[in-house]
Amino acid sequence: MSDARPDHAVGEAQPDRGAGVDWRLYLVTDPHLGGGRDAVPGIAYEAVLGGVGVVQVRDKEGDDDEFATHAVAVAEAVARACTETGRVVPVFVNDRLDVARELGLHLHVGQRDMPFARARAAMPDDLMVGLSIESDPQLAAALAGPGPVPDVIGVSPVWATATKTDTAAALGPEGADRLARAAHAHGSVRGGVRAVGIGGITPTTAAQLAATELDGICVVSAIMAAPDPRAAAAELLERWEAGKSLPPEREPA
Ligand SMILES: Cc1ncc(COP(=O)(O)OP(=O)(O)O)c(N)n1
Ligand SMILES: Cc1ncsc1CCOP(=O)(O)O
Ligand SMILES: [Mg+2]
Repeated sequence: MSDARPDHAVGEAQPDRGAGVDWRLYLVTDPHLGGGRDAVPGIAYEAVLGGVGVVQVRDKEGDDDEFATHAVAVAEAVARACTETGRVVPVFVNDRLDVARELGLHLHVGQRDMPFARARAAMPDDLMVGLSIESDPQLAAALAGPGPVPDVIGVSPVWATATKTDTAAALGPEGADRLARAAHAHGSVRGGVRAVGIGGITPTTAAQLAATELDGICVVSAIMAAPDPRAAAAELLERWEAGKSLPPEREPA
């Protein structure tokens, strides 16, 4: 599983919105695992200080107004952490297109939420739209064109997880690697379509994914349920980086 990236200089037709984003560690929030909605902004703040480079606000309950109030609080906490660290951390909204548009945040949708083309067409051109991908045919369809492609795919799930049980079958590291390679090889975005893995990722399993072509790991419980979210984020990133520096086919002891 090499790091080689294709050269996309020829044929690109879509802005490379994911350029400059640190995709290595992506946090998806969950009010239940975090101890309630009010606790989530503080966890997101700590997580960014620990090294999280992307945050998605996910809350399956409440109406759009409640969600929007919550998303603003999380985005403000992320902005505070960015001011303190000098980093730029994009914030995505899970599922809710109207809230993403209203707040000017990025959007992540799944296969059963709405057609990707509809989401992309409704979002401002400068904002990213991510899409969950659970299989090779889903990815082929997402990249088939002629329309825009996702800025990032959530390769889902890598492993089965108690956090979300209504998922497709687990892809495993090999399936995640295959999908990430296909996404990167897509020629209509200069850097290729970014790919993060989600589902069952812990400090122990993170290193296994470092050998894949994924751009990063995406977690819910490993940070939201951690007693110290900043330390949890730092450990995940450290394990990911440690896995990257190993020769192929080896994992840390
Ligand atoms: C980055 C990322 N990848 C996958 C998902 C899962 O999206 P979806 O399948 O729509 O499930 P819900 O999260 O909406 O329950 C994600 N949220 N983020
Ligand atoms: C939102 C989502 N989509 C696929 S798996 C998942 C949950 C991942 O949670 P965890 O990181 O706790 O396994
Ligand atoms: Mg969804």
